Amino acid sequence: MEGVDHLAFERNKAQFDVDEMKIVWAGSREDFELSDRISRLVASDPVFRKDDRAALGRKELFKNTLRKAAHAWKRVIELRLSGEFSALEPEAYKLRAFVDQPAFTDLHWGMFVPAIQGQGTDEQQQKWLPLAYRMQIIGCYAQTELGHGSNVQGLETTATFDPKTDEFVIHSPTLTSSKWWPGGLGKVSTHAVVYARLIIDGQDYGVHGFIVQLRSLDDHLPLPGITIGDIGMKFGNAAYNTMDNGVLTFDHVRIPRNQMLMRVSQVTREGKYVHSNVPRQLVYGTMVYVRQKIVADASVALSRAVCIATRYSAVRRQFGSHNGGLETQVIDYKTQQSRLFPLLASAYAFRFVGEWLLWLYTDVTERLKAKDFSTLPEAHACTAGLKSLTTTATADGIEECRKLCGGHGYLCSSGLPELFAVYVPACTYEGDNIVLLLQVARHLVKTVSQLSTGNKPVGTTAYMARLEQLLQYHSDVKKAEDWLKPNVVLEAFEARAARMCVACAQNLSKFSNPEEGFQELAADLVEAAVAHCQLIVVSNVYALSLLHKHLGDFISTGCIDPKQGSLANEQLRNLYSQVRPNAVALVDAYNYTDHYLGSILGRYDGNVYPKLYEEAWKDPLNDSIVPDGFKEYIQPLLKQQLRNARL
Ligand SMILES: CCCCCCCCCC/C=C\CCCCCCCCCC(=O)SCCNC(=O)CCNC(=O)[C@H](O)C(C)(C)COP(=O)(O)OP(=O)(O)OC[C@H]1O[C@@H](n2cnc3c(N)ncnc32)[C@H](O)[C@@H]1OP(=O)(O)O
Ligand SMILES: Cc1cc2nc3c(=O)[nH]c(=O)nc-3n(C[C@H](O)[C@H](O)[C@H](O)COP(=O)(O)OP(=O)(O)OC[C@H]3O[C@@H](n4cnc5c(N)ncnc54)[C@H](O)[C@@H]3O)c2cc1C
Repeated sequence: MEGVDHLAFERNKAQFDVDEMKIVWAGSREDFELSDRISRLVASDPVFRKDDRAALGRKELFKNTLRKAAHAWKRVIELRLSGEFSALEPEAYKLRAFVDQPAFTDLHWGMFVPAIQGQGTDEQQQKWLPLAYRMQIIGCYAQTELGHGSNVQGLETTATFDPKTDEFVIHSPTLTSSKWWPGGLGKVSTHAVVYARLIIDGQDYGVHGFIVQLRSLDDHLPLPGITIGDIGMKFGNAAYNTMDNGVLTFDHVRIPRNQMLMRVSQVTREGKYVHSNVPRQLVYGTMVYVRQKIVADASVALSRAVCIATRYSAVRRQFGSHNGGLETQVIDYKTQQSRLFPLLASAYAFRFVGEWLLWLYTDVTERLKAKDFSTLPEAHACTAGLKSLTTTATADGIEECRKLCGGHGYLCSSGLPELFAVYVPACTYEGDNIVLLLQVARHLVKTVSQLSTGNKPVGTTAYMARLEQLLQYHSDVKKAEDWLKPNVVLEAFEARAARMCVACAQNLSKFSNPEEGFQELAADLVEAAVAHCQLIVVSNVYALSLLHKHLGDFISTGCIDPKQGSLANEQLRNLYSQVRPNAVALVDAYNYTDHYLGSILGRYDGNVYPKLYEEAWKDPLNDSIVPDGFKEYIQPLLKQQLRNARL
């Protein structure tokens, strides 16, 4: 049977309506129609071709990115995909997503514009946003330095107020203060939001954001006192090398006072520092926004990998042929199912948790407008924790999908190596995942310690209010089907998270210096934070596979006993059998075009082998039958062997 038939057969097995599921995945019928239209539009546009990417050198790749970004912007305008004011609209965002190539525009729209929106005064917004919305200036987010990334308070760039001229002097006092990493900075951005220590009259007021022009709007040369370049090739071939991550130093560069972003705090003409009645953490607001976006995107990256691995696993056959019959589809191996199906479930779970986080983010934004800052710590903990959880699981999941595709998964034409290389920095950028989990742990420990003062925990920590009950809890699961009851699963996860948090809090209390205790117990704290974040995401299959994976936590905290652990495993196997006939249909529901998937193994028609064979011949090495270098390097060897043989 040919691959084409395999997938048609698989599709016929589905026990649910794929078209309905497409709408569930998209969020609504309108969203589905929009995604469908835009993905087809991108797929049919030759400028957005991407199958030649792996063979391009850095310069060609970068120029090709500039071309695509310019074309994308042209299409956004022609098709009126941007709203009245900005391209931060779902339509434009979707176009960017389906173009599927990181570019400076991500940082312009994703961080520069939101930084001004969130931290600029009304006046500053009126001045800068129209220019940014029309892309008459292009901006980036210049926070990280060579010496400090995670420790934002450790940044060294200075912005010293000069009362004589009513200006700030932006300066890089050391090598380690060089801005290092900002995307879009290296070759494109004309402006940046630069994070620097505010110094007034010798006093250090900590890190603040400043709008700084970097390059001339006429000839694109760096302005006086500014040195900029690209930081060099990154992991993977094409992958994130479409982006010009940059290095930047300032030599006493002067900017007007009104270019400090002054929504959170201001510097007056007289050089007085005034802090508004808002938490200073709002300076970190852009990071919260982007972390929420990253969570929403995790399901997209994971679902692409899962779609490729699922379709290919249905096409691929190894072993098990009897009397000359067909061999077994590798998707029928229980080990393949136990590795693949939890990822399939995770992609769906992350899709829904992304929607929930968007709701939470929208809610906190509305509250902030009304000067209600009460949910800010919860929003920070959730965005930080879920960013960490979902990006770690997605990066690991993409790599697992590569392995699930055997040798062919290692070919660039499988789409998986590039997907992994583009995705994996998400575990580091916008906050290193461990550093972010430690932020969640601080929030949890604080919540536990405040219980005794009568503070009622809210939001995702509300379960802690039932601490006594959760500390007494022992699962009453008696048979495998009991694990199908959502409440049974949820309670086990709540009890495990609560017990791990309480254990950390108790151990911390043994240290006279809490900071020292926090450093010493960091590994346990990270695990407690993971348990809490997993609790936010749990759903049936996903929850049970997690429970199985972290069985040690559940047993050692006394939430369940080993027998109940094996029942969970038994139930998991039942669930895999139920998922099996639906697997291909579940990944079809993502509605990805072949262009977007960019994978021969994941082709919709399953026609894998002929296309793999065809693709191999397109490699530049196959342009000639005898390779360049044969005469210089191969022939002499062969002749030498001949001589040796004669000797
Ligand atoms: C052409 C067509 C166009 C089409 C349109 C295209 C549209 C595209 C749109 C794209 C949109 C989005 C995509 C964006 C893609 C971006 C790609 C990513 C690029 C990556 C960018 C970066 O990496 S930027 C740099 C990020 N850096 C970090 O994340 C640094 C990490 N470190 C920190 O966050 C913090 O410093 C720290 C939290 C780790 C340290 O905190 P610490 O406690 O040590 O210090 P503080 O004293 O500062 O904090 C103390 C208290 O503050 C609380 N806190 C900390 N952070 C926050 C926060 N963010 N919000 C709220 N509260 C916070 C902390 O909990 C402490 O609280 P208390 O305990 O109560 O005191
Ligand atoms: C592709 C990419 C794009 C980027 N784009 C931008 C951008 O546009 N703008 C920008 O400003 N920045 C950008 N960055 C920088 C990025 O935000 C930082 O690299 C990131 O925040 C991690 O910080 P770091 O490099 O200082 O890591 P480090 O903090 O040096 O981490 C190194 C190791 O130390 C550990 N560690 C650090 N602190 C602690 C602690 N307190 N406790 C326990 N362990 C700890 C970490 O877990 C990690 O294992 C980008 C980075 C990448 C890779």
